[in-house]
Amino acid sequence: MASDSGSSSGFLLELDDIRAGYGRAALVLRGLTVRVPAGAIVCLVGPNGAGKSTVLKVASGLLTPRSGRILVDGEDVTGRGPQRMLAAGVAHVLQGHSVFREMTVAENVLLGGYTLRDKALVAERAAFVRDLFPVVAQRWTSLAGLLSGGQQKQVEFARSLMVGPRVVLLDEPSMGLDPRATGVVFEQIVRMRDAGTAVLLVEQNARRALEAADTGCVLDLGRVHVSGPAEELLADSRLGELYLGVRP
Ligand SMILES: Nc1ncnc2c1ncn2[C@@H]1O[C@H](COP(=O)(O)OP(=O)(O)OP(=O)(O)O)[C@@H](O)[C@H]1O
Repeated sequence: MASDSGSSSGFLLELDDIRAGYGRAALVLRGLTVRVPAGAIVCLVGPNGAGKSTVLKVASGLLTPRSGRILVDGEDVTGRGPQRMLAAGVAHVLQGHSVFREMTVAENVLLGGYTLRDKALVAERAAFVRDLFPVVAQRWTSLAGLLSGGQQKQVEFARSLMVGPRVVLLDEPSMGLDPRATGVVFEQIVRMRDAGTAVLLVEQNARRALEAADTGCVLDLGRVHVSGPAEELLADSRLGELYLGVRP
């Protein structure tokens, strides 16, 4: 379903030297560079207030950077708003729960495809997400409000995939979930990646997220402080102590 070509640089999404902030307040991002290869999970970790959610807002067009460039598949898309970023292939799953509880799982998922005119494409994508997220298929006609938090998160993932994005931005997908549900949600994130959608992920639960990710970026003071293969970050005791809640 999703393109896995990537640009000539090999990156699907590039945030290059981004400076961004809110109103007249001090900058939150101060020269941040993050690159997401096609078919990869990239995870941003860092202390509270480091600007992780702000990175996703810049990437999805919710917040226009003061300077720097955003590239999707090599094309400069800096300054485009959320709708045009979605059209460019960037979908944003916001923090917290956003399912419509009084609507069925099917209605929630199909809302994600409301901009699509081609009914056959909608049916094809609905079949794809039902296959990818078994709980979505099993609970298709249930009211979404009756599902557990982890199941609702999967409905949100399924809804975001209906537009056929190239990269999905996930903000704290494990928020409010118990460890078992968190495990299932991360398994599903890996399945999304394996099915061809790149993922840029922000997580408080840094250790669990890095276990699922290919690349990790540690944010501090509005920049990427360290980045590299997720398993190397996990093995770095100094980083573990500072950012991952691991005591030496
Ligand atoms: N809408 C907003 N208006 C003004 N300031 C904001 C807004 N959203 C975030 N900020 C500020 O930007 C800074 C970075 O916030 P952000 O939510 O990006 O950090 P974070 O790393 O995701 O934090 P957390 O882990 O606590 O979610 C914080 O100082 C925050 O107060």
